[in-house]
Amino acid sequence: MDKGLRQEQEHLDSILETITEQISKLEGETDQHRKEVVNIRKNFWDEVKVNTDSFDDYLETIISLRQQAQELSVSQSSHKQASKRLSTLQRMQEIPYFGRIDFTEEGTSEVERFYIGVSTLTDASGENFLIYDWRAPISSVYYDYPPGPAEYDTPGGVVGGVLDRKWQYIIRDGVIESMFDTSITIGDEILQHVLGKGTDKHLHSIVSSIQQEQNQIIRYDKGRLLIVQGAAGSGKTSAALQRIAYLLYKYREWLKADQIILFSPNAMFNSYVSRVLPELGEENMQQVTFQEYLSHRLGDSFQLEDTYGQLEYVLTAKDEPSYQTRTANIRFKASLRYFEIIKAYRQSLESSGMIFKGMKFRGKPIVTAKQITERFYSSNSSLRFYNRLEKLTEWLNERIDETEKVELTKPWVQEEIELLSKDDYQKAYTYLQKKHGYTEESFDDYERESKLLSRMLVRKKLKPLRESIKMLRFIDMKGIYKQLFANPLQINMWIDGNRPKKWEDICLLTVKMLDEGKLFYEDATPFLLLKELIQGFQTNVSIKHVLVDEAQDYSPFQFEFLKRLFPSARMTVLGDFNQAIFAHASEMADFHTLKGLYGADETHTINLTRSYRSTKPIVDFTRGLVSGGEQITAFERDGVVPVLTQVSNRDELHHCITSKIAELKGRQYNTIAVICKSAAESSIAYDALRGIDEMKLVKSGSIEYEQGVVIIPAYLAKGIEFDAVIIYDASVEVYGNESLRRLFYTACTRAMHHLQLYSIGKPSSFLLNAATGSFIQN
Ligand SMILES: Nc1ncnc2c1ncn2[C@@H]1O[C@H](COP(=O)(O)OP(=O)(O)OP(=O)(O)O)[C@@H](O)[C@H]1O
Repeated sequence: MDKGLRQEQEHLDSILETITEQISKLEGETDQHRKEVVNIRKNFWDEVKVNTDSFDDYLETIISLRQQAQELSVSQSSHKQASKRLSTLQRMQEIPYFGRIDFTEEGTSEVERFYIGVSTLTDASGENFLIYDWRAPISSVYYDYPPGPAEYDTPGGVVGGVLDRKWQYIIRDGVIESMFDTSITIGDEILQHVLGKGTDKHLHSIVSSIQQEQNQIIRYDKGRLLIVQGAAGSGKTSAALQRIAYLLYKYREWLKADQIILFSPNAMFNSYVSRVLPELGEENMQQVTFQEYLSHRLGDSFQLEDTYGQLEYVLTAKDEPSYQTRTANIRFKASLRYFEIIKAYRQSLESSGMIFKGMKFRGKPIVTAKQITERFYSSNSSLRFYNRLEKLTEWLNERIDETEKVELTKPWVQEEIELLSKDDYQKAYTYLQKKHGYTEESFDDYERESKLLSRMLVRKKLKPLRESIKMLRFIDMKGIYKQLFANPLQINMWIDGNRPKKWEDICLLTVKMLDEGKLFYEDATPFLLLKELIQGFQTNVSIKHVLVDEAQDYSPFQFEFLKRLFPSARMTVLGDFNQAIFAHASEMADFHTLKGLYGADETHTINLTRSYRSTKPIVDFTRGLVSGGEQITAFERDGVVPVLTQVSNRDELHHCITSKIAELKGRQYNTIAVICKSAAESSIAYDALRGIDEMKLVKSGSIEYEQGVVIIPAYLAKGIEFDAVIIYDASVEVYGNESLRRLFYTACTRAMHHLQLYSIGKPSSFLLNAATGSFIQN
């Protein structure tokens, strides 16, 4: 061992000693806090004197209860904090730090060493920093600069100086395996080391090898909207998760993990990324798919098509007569133009067009739809729309009051009272006793008893009606949305210029679906928007940051909706239009429509062009498949050149895939995916390849990212990666249409180390665009 390395090992040993000391101290403290919590819980009621005889006693009881509760909460939070720190220190025992900078601050002549790790470590006095958290201001120098002049932001202003040297360490089990003096770009050795490894069930943190352009995403802290447009495998998801950890560190006083929400493509992706934040000592943010949100809001009212249902249709139903209408429907209803139409339509409802449902009680009308409409439109039109609705609900509640009075004396009430079982009767008595303080004697008074029971019974029967008034269910939302399509000419009121393509057919199709109680995916957000504009927007102000991954799959319409839904949030949007596989996005090339969301001054865009996931030969091949691909660069990692094998029939294909998988398994790859165009093709492949050991079929409902061999439709493989990818059938027969280019690209870019394509007969013409020599054909 050379002298430098020995000295570094000695330094590491002393750091490890400090960590061990702090761990044993904290173990004692955590244990102490735990005992305190258990003790307070156990003796909680012994410490509280419950006495409610007089007001003063009552007050005293409340105060002592509060004190006890407060004590419990303080102990619980101390316990939580100590345990959190303890687990961070335990993680640091494995790798205390991964980098070091030797920095001379302007105005001083002393070179200071800063070690950088996943968390801060100080000596016993708490005053001297032994390790700096990777998110600390000084640490940005590590990620942002080669040796030379450098500066970093602090709350007190910019600090300048000279970065003398920069070091990277690979540490395992308390031993420095290697250390590198990096010069121009950081991370190459560590990156090689990290990327060369195989995948496992989860994405991991990239803290030790964050690249400069990724660091900008992580630390961006200005306008309301950050757009990240990045090539496949350029680290968008990784940077997004590191960014969350950064925000949680920087704003730890007031930002909690549950105030951050990540919109992800599917449930499987949620499990795939679930480890990154805990690895960094932070709690996971909230995670949701847009589909889950829609189902939560609309699932009770409609049979809701899901996003993959829509996509599967687009991929497989080309021969159906209504295919063109459907794709036109998808495109139009994703547009900002339609967003504006919905807003204008809602505006027009101020003067006419609202549809209501009448109310009946015991089969007889209390108030008809026509009466409600008349009442609504006779209210003061200068009031805000929602206030007019409020007035209407007051009026409807008065109608229920009247009905209650009238019904009380009706014979059906007495008949039902007589039929009350002993149990019901007892329940009614207990209820009335509680409510009105009746005693057994007073309840015996027959007349009073009968009156009270009648009122109770009638009120109970009218409760559902009052409930539905409260929930504004008397507004016929489905009818109002449908009305928009009832007369194709009506749209002229709200548009300037041409009507949307195939508009008459779109109208017919939408009405038909609504009549069947179904809602297309592309109609779900517009329907919800209209509903919210009428009934009042249900916003979520507690969310302070929204991140949208795979953002190319969201329509401009959906972004407008998200902005309204989270009015207090900043937004980070990450995507790649080369992977835009949904029909609505097929004509878009970038996020320019998003610039209007918060305005240019509040929007910043960062482009990532370097791809880290795949080996250089794979990137050299995939970049040729899409336009603009020449801008994508590969991280220099060697590997085998992709191979295209042409077979003559399906039997031969399955035979080849089976032996290929056996070969790949022999190379110790953890994850091997056979990627198909659609769910339909996946299930054909699965049936034919069933003989392969422990092979799994991934469906849209799958929630775990599976290791081993999987068969998966390309759209579900989005955002995730595999050691080896087999493209099931890259023939012109399957990928013949230009609209599938991006899907094909998405599938191929999932491969980290190995890419094999098969084609039954002539291969897709997309392959003609790949650079000569970037793949081997056999
Ligand atoms: N700086 C880095 N250090 C180490 N690994 C990195 C780095 N950046 C990216 N990676 C790795 O590259 C792979 C791709 O990253 P990620 O999934 O974040 O990319 P992406 O841009 O979201 O990809 P896609 O759009 O194709 O889903 C992951 O394995 C990730 O760990």
